Amino acid sequence: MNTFAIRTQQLTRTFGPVRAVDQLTLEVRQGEIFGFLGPNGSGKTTTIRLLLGLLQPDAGQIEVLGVPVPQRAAEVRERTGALLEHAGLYERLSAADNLDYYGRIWRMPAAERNQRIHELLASLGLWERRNEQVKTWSRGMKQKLAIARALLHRPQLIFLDEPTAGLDPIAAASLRDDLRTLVEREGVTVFLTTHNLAEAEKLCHRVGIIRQGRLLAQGSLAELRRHEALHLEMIGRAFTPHVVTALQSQPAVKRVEANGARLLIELAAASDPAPLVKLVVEHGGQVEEVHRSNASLEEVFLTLMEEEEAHAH
Ligand SMILES: Nc1ncnc2c1ncn2[C@@H]1O[C@H](COP(=O)(O)OP(=O)(O)OP(=O)(O)O)[C@@H](O)[C@H]1O
Repeated sequence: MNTFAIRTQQLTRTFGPVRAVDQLTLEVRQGEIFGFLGPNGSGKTTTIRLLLGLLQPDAGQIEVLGVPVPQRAAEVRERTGALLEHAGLYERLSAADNLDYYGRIWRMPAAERNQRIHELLASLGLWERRNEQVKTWSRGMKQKLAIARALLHRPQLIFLDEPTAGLDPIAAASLRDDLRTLVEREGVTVFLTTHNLAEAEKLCHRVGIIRQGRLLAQGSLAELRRHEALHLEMIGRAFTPHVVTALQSQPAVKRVEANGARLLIELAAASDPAPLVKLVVEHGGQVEEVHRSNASLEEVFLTLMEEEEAHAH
C-alpha cells in the first residue's frame, strides 16, 4: 500500500527568470493535514497547480495518490478535490443548489447526492440555511461551502489554497474547527497552503516551509522545533558582564542577553539548564527563577528564513 498521498522529487518550474518551484522534494502522508507554509510569492500555488497537472513541470517527478502526474493528471483530478483562488460557487444559486450542481457533474446518483449534501452542510452548521442564495452569505460561510464542494465526491485528498484568507479571526477559527472535524471523520488527506504560522500550528500534523521555490524544512512541528534553539530565561540579580562572558564561553550557549533582572539565554540544542544555573551562581549571579520555553513555530520559521538569507549572500 502506498502510504504517501503526495511525493515529488526535484520538482522544478520556472517562469522566465523566476524559479517559482526549485528542486522540490516533498512527501505528504495519507490521512494527514499537511501545511505548506511560506511568504507571498514563494511558490505555494504553483506547487498545487503542478500537483494537479494544471501546469507542466520543467523537471522532476510527481506522484499523487500513487499516480504519475502530469501523465495521468485527469485521474488525479477525479480522485481529489481543490479549493483554489476562486471558490467556484454560483452566487445566485442557493447553497444546496450549488452542491447539487457539482454532484451532477460528478455523476453522483440523486439519493447519494442528497444524502451527501445533507451530511456536509449539517456538519458545517449550514443546513438550516441551505436554501438561501450564496450571495447573501458571509465570506466565512462561503468558504465553508467551498470546502463542502471540494469534499462532495469523497475525494481521498483535497488541496486548499489559503482557505482562511480574508476571514476575520473568529470565522477563521470556526472554519479550522469544522475542517479538523470533517477531515478526521472522512480520513481525507489535506494539503493546505498558508502564510499564517499560527494557523499551521493549530491545524497541521506536518508542515513544509518553502521560500523562493525551495523547501527549507519539512516535518512535524515537534521535529522542526527540536532542530531549533531553545530559550532559557533566568530571573534574579547581579547578571554582570562577568556572568555573561562566562555563559558565552559555553558550547551549549548560542547567545546571551542581560536585561536588568532578566537573563535570556539561547541554547544551541536542548540541554539541562542546571549546569548553566550553577555557572551563573559561581560568577556571582543570583538566580531566583528559571523558565524554559520551546521555540514557537514562528521562531523556527524566522530562523529558517534568516539562515536561508545568510546562505544566499
Ligand atoms: N503564470 C505565471 N507567470 C509568471 N510568473 C508566475 C506565474 N505564476 C507564478 N509566477 C511567479 O512565481 C512565483 C511563485 O508564485 P506563487 O503564486 O506560486 O506563490 P505563492 O507562494 O502561492 O504566493 P501567494 O502566497 O502570494 O499566493 C512568483 O514570483 C510569481 O510571480
